[in-house]
Amino acid sequence: MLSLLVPRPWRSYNFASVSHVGNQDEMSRSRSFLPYLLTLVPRRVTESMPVVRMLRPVACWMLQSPACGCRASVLPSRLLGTSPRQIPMDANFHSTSFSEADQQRVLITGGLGQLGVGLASFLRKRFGKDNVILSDIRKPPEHVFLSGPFIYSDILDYKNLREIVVNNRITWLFHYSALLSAVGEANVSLARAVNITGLHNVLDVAAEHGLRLFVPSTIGAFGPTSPRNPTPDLCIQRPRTIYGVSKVHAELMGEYYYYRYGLDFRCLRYPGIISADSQPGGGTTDYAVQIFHEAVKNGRFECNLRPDTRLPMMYIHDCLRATLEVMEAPAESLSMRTYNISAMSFTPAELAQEVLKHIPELQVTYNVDPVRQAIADSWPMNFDDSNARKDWGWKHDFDLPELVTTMLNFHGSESRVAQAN
Ligand SMILES: NC(=O)C1=CN([C@@H]2O[C@H](COP(=O)(O)OP(=O)(O)OC[C@H]3O[C@@H](n4cnc5c(N)ncnc54)[C@H](O)[C@@H]3O)[C@@H](O)[C@H]2O)C=CC1
Ligand SMILES: CC(=O)[C@H](N)C(=O)O
Repeated sequence: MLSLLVPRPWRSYNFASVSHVGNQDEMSRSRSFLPYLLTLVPRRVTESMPVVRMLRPVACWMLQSPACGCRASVLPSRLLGTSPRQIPMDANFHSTSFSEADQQRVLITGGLGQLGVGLASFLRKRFGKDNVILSDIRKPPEHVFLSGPFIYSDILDYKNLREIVVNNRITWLFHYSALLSAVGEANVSLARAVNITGLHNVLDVAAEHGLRLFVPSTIGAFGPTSPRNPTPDLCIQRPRTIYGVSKVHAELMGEYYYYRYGLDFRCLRYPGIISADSQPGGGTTDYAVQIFHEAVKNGRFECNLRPDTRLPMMYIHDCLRATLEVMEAPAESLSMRTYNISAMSFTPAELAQEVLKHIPELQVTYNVDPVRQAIADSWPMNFDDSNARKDWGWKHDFDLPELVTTMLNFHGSESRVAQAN
């Protein structure tokens, strides 16, 4: 039937080759040829043919999808068919034609948690203090308030988010707001709202205003049926926490918006992050931060995971550097939108062993929290980040010995300052 609607010169095209696996050139030619034909079918014909009518918008979308090598802003988005809630049907994305050399205006959501303040200070070194705005729903401590622009932003309030992006001419958004794995299980409905509804708002604002968007994912986006040692980028993802489910959703939605609307979505799956000057926000990997605080302060530490629980971990400096590196990576170097990143992997017993080399009197006991233990037992033990290393040159700096020395140096100097005061 289709062949009757096709202009004569193309009637001899071999449509059977569409299903021909093995010849990649032929396949991709067929893939872009079919949609092109569909867009040529006169509209009065498509209106009377439900199947062709349905296929037309999809064809237009496939033609302009980034996977086809075209920029999404080439065709107006009204050709894309149904648009997300906030994107006007005739929007042609505010493709702020910034080059890499241009000055970025950055917004960080959920910036008062374990990672956001460090990210702001890292990015301010790169883009200038006033070009990086930290935001959260909490009141910032004085030193944070004085260190650079801070603004109230609730990601559940779409209009508030849009106003901030517009008024501040934001070009890059780092979306850090979330409820982590353990607190998420304690308040599933709030986690669902913040991690899923909030993400929808962020995706829509980012797509509508042509932002480059970074959303962190996590080792928690994998589950008990994923390969755990090592865990590759692409494998079964059936997490059993609301946190993990919401992060798989974020990965897929971001990738969908990339293909559907040309949103420049970039995502890294972080391991457990270890930071010296900020507290973790209620996760399963928190023990690996708390041990340093407790070791220096009390000489004792009670661990809430079993001593043999192996999880991927990373020092915050590596995490923030990776985040900026993937955001600055040339688009053509990224073969995926979501990458695993890895640095080290250890158990509580191995971490304690390393800390004992510096503080031999440290006493470590174990009092297992069944919720956290069950989560940890379903997460990767080792993370395969070979794609990040190959595509955009990811390389970590900190292994376990350097991590422990750095953390103890920080806490040692902090406690010396406290004693002197
Ligand atoms: N810290 C870690 O080990 C890892 C973190 N990540 C991800 O990195 C991101 C940042 O993590 P952390 O800083 O550790 O999280 P955190 O839990 O310490 O901080 C999250 C922040 O989100 C804010 N927030 C909550 N509801 C909000 C709302 N409605 N609007 C705006 N902000 C809201 C909170 O006030 C909090 O300051 C998260 O997306 C997390 O999933 C991923 C893997 C590991
Ligand atoms: C690894 C994470 O995503 C976080 N630290 C958590 O434990 O929930």
